[in-house]
Amino acid sequence: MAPVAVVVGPPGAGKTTVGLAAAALLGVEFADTDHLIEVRAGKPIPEIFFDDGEPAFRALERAVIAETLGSFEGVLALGGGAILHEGTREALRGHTVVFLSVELSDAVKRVGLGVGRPLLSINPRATLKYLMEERRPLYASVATHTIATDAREPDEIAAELVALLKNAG
Ligand SMILES: Nc1ncnc2c1ncn2[C@@H]1O[C@H](COP(=O)(O)OP(=O)(O)OP(=O)(O)O)[C@@H](O)[C@H]1O
Ligand SMILES: O=C(O)C1=C[C@@H](O)[C@@H](O)[C@H](O)C1
Ligand SMILES: [Mg+2]
Repeated sequence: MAPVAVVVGPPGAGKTTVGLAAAALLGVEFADTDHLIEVRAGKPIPEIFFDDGEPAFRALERAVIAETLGSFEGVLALGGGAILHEGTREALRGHTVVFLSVELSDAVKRVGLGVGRPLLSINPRATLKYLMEERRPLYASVATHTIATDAREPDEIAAELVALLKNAG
């Protein structure tokens, strides 16, 4: 058992929005590890960061991803920082992994003031710039496919994702 596609990318890439739309087009389930973590912790992500700290969030994230990769058959969106962990990058090998890329200007517009995204609560633009530069090679290293999302509508991106899965299969 494996996800039909795992979606990665920085905050604001549209992993949740596009992943959900692609799952609907494919007629499969959608899951988002950020949401699964919230269910498991019994509280929203900002509260996990605030109460327990980022290392506790990352530990929960690693565990949820390891379990889900082996048990979920729909479209799976990962949190923006999931690929920071080497073990997670290794676990993604052999999976169909779609990197939704986005340039800083569109990402900034999409995340706005960073509400609900604890890492972006102070100076979202500068933080996002730094995070995206640091992580771009990591997203690229796990990706089997990359889709540029700038100046494109989520439905169009979801249709491209579905088309590339069909061509790959
Ligand atoms: N292609 C797009 N064009 C315009 N707006 C978009 C696009 N994709 C997503 N958005 C909007 O940008 C915001 C962030 O999208 P979304 O939550 O799907 O990103 P994400 O990659 O899941 O981020 P995170 O890593 O924080 O979970 C949402 O308000 C969404 O409606
Ligand atoms: O970019 C990140 O490190 C994060 C992105 C979100 O998806 C959440 O997983 C969390 O807010 C951390
Ligand atoms: Mg998301």
